[in-house]
Amino acid sequence: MAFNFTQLQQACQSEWDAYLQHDFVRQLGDGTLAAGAFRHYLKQDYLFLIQFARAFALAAYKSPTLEDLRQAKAGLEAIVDLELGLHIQYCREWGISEQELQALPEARATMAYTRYVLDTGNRGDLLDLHVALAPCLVGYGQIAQWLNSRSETLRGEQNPYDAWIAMYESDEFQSATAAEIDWLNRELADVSPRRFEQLVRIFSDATRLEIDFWDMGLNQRM
Ligand SMILES: Cc1ncc(C[n+]2csc(CCO)c2C)c(N)n1
Repeated sequence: MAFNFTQLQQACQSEWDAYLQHDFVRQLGDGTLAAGAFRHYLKQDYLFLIQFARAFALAAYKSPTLEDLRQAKAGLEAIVDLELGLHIQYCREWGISEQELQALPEARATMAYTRYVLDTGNRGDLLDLHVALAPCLVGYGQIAQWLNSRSETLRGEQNPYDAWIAMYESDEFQSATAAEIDWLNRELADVSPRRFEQLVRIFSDATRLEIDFWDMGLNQRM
């Protein structure tokens, strides 16, 4: 029996919907999110991205083929050479300096999520690691699509969070999401039902940790 990403998502549908349709996301879409909550999220996301870069380095270490190694290297490079720089610039526009980012303590939700991903990759193989990364890589693409499908979502200058939505709806980001789904579909096609159940657990755990990350932002918790 061949499995695919849609089945993984459907096996965790209630967690997946709670992640995509979280109050943080709704409020970001209709422009009512408190600026303090967004700033808290942006600051912790800087720390998240640094740990995420380490997860791509781990993916390189866990790569069995040259193609996988190239993909992991490209992911690591994208975060370190491009996305972290863009994130620092975006934080500056929200009044958060690079010095402030460098001195930040890590919120528990950031630690829990990122270390869960790293531990899952360490104890498992490249597929376990990709499944732990999938809520992050695939979820944000779907969140942008979901926001655009809602009549409540405000686009343009009236919404202070418009640039955030624009980043994740971009063709570049949407095609990275599609490439990740393709990779997962190729790998999931060969797994046994028992292995699939293990992967469902990882996907569910990582999705619940994404929900906690939104909660952390919304409630400005450390
Ligand atoms: C908590 C949290 N979850 C997911 C993302 C989205 N994201 C982070 S890195 C990356 C891949 C880019 O190479 C993506 C899509 C985020 N920013 N913060």
